[in-house]
Amino acid sequence: MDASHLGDDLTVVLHTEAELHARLAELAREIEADYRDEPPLLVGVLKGAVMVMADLSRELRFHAEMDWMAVSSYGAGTKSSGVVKIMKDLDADLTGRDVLIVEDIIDSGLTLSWLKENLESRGAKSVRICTMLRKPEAMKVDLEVDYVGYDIPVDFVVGYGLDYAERYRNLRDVAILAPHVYSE
Ligand SMILES: O=P(O)(O)OC[C@H]1O[C@H](OP(=O)(O)OP(=O)(O)O)[C@H](O)[C@@H]1O
Ligand code: HPA
Repeated sequence: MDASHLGDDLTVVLHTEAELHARLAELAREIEADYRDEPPLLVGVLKGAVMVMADLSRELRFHAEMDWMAVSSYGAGTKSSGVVKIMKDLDADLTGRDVLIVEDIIDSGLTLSWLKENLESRGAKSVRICTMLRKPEAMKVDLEVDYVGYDIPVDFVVGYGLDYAERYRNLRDVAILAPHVYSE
């Protein structure tokens, strides 16, 4: 779906589909170089990371094993509750594995900070993070992020997997959601 189908729900398109794809190709080259010896297990965080995982994994020039987790800290609102719940756990055993978490967005950083520690505690050899978007000014914790697509402002954004109340995930671009949509 393109932004033109959404009337006045969006204020600004921040990154087009073409920009997102081009940036993912650059990140893929960095990832390939950093994991020359052994490809990492890609861990996607449902549901938002589905688009990033699909596009990043197809850019990578190695066999990309994927696994999925679902964690939730947002519910149906626009603010992180800070309480992370595992809704679906991984199938893979992480012992001795290099793990690359694939995410759509780091906002407060609370979800990923919790998840990184959780995966490290399962005996992974290394845990790195790749995120399409990050809001540096919203971060509440000190979190090292290894691969970042774009840093964006603090506004609530949707598209490319990101939702508001389960809507807008299939928008191709990343755009700022008009405040009237969530204050209605
Ligand atoms: O840095 P934080 O403030 O913790 O926010 C980031 C988290 O919020 C989003 O997930 P959400 O809980 O909305 O679930 P979803 O992926 O199913 O949309 C996103 O995918 C991250 O997991
Ligand atoms: O800006 C956002 N949009 C959608 N989901 C999110 N989860 C954290 N931040 C956001």
